[in-house]
Amino acid sequence: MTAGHSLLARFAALDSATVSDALDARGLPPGQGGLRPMWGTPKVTGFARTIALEPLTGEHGGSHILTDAIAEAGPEDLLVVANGGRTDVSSWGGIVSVGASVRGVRGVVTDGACRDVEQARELGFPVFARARVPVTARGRLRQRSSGEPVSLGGVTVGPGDVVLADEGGVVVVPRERAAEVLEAAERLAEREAAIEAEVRAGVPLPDAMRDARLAGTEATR
Ligand SMILES: O=C([O-])CC(=O)C(=O)O
Ligand SMILES: [Mg+2]
Repeated sequence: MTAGHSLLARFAALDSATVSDALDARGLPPGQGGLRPMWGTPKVTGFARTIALEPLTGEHGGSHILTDAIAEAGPEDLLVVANGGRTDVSSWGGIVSVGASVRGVRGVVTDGACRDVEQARELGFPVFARARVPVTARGRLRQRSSGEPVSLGGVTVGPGDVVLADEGGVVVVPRERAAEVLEAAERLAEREAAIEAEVRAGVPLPDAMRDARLAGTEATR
């Protein structure tokens, strides 16, 4: 297992809420909602491979958007597509799901809409998006950049940043802070597990769930 794989596996044992709390405690942008799994309840972690889209003006006859980035992507990657939150046109589809699956890519988070959800579901390929829409990107969108920092709902995602997406939302952890945020999130998860165990054992909720023990307080940093 590579160091990257084991880092991602440790993040995968957590969830977006706990990692969001660890980001909050460091003054980093917390997680965000509104980006939902388009089928099922997958949880996915990966290193961001970024692509930015923009409206197409004029003619475009080349390769489909996203395809060059997907062709270079691999099994530790999670694609992050920036399309400014647009939901009137698809920024992800079924053939690109096939292409990404073939490369072993872990999934995609798109700040926009997707189509061909059935194909993604049949492939077991996780797609997180803001909406579903049947309208093709062809003739409507073009690729502005690949491998550059992008905005995901106003949060900057750089290539190689750690992204965790689950049914609760999406968190982005800057690569250079990943080890520190991971350790803090693991401590928070342990704390919460201890509180839950007390509640199950009959400790009254107001006693078990005190400020000093929860995220957002000095004790948890
Ligand atoms: O035309 C599009 O927007 C892309 C598409 O459906 C696919 O990848 O299958
Ligand atoms: Mg299609």
